[in-house]
Amino acid sequence: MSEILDVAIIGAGSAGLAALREVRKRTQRFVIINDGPWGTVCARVGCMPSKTLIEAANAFYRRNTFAEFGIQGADALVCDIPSVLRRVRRLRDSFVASTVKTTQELDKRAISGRARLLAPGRLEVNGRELHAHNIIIATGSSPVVPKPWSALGERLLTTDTLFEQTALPARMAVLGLGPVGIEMAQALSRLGIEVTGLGSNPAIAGLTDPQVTEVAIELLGYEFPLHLGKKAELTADGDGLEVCVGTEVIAVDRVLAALGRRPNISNLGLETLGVSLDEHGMPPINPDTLQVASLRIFMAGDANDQVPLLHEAADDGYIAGFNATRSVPVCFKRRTPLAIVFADPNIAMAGNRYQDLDHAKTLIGEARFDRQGRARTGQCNKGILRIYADMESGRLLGAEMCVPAGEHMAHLLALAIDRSLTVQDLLRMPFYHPVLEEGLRTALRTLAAQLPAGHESDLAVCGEFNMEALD
Ligand SMILES: Cc1cc2nc3c(=O)[nH]c(=O)nc-3n(C[C@H](O)[C@H](O)[C@H](O)COP(=O)(O)OP(=O)(O)OC[C@H]3O[C@@H](n4cnc5c(N)ncnc54)[C@H](O)[C@@H]3O)c2cc1C
Ligand SMILES: NC(=O)c1ccc[n+]([C@@H]2O[C@H](COP(=O)([O-])OP(=O)(O)OC[C@H]3O[C@@H](n4cnc5c(N)ncnc54)[C@H](O)[C@@H]3O)[C@@H](O)[C@H]2O)c1
Repeated sequence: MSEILDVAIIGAGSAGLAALREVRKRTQRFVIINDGPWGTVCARVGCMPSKTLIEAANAFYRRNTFAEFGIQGADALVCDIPSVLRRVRRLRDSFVASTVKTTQELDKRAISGRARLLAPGRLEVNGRELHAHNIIIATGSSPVVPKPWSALGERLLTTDTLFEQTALPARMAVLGLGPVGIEMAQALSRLGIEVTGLGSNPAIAGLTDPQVTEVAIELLGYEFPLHLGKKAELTADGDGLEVCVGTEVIAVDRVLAALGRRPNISNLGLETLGVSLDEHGMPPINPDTLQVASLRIFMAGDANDQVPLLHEAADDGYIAGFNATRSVPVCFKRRTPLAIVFADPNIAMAGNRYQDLDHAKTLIGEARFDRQGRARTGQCNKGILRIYADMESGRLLGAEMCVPAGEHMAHLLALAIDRSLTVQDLLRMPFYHPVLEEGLRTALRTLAAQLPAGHESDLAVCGEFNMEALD
């Protein structure tokens, strides 16, 4: 009889690799199985190539501020898109190389092939049956593409194919304006492509605060047209495509479909586990242990459809790897929610979202960045930050924002929320001058003004100068 493994990990993405790191600390009787290219979605076609493209687009777009800074000649600058895409792939290749090192060293313990479950403790790959006391499912997710659209062939791109392009056409539509759609639509537009953004959701980028949403839509709308709240339809038109939205027909050369991602669970054999599956085919998963029902099976990363973000996938992998090598699964406390969309200005959320708040018990503080001193010096004075705090205690609950340096403000606020800090606690912190965080302090002061007045001997009560140069 073949060896009975302690753990079989299905999927070598960020979640699978994090699980592997934990499993290897406690047993050598494991395998990791991966279908398709190794190297993780994050490094190959996700976080890293998308951010590399965004950096190039933002660098080129910056020329629009040059005249204001007194720098002449910006009109002569050109963006060589094939070179931009070559750099994306060059960096992508080095990111991928860094992720495949670990599994390359595993020899026969790293298996290329598509795994399928046969029963709890049994699975099959490349026609071979494997037995494992524990199974970790970390199969990730794939872009949603409506079936009829697959007939559109190369005219329809997803983030699986976008970064493989050697050139880009003059006109593109981006369908779906969640995080992927917003990041890519703005980047493509900033590279000089005529972009139209279309989203069936009236909100964008996962925002739920109506005022932040309004500002984000207004700012992005200056850069490319947005059609929101209506479902778009696609039809082939010669070599190009027609996008129909309401009564409007938009002719484009290519469409980037960013309609969301679906967990890779079809044909995985979940129906063989003897547990009930929901309408999406998902088994019951304990969110604190990631265990499937009471089986020795754990689901981690995008595959479990909980929070499809990289740091959460890595945490999931840790939890699954830890619990798969313990006799009794342990419950984990999860981190404070944090999500960043790398638009410019950054769109970000920390802690509770607006939609999760009990509004009868919540105060909201706000700062607009149009007149923020440091933002003005850098020609990036736009955006809005809204912070939520408990009405009784002044404890920080969450924030949504579309502001310059939002990625950093969101981390700072996540730390404060995680530590249960109050508005006054944060106002006691030093704020250097002149920094964008002084805008954060303005939002905190608007919250403080709604809370009982603090003692005058406390520096947290210091007010604004109401002078742009100083606040
Ligand atoms: C364009 C884009 C940008 C993103 N940007 C960010 C960002 O900026 N920040 C952020 O936090 N998140 C971002 N994300 C999300 C993040 O990339 C994912 O949450 C994360 O990569 C998920 O990791 P994973 O391990 O769950 O899945 P994956 O990395 O997809 O790994 C799953 C692996 O399992 C394999 N597999 C599937 N089925 C089987 C099977 N039956 N047998 C064997 N192997 C199988 C797959 O081929 C794959 O190799 C982005 C995603 C995209 C698409
Ligand atoms: N910076 C980041 O952290 C980052 C970046 C990219 C992706 N991600 C992760 O990847 C996940 C997937 O992102 P996503 O943006 O692809 O998915 P999403 O589900 O967040 O957004 C997809 C959007 O497409 C819209 N849509 C669906 N069908 C449509 C149609 N026919 N016409 C127009 N719009 C349509 C939906 O209303 C939705 O708003 C996210 O949940 C996020 O966690 C994160």
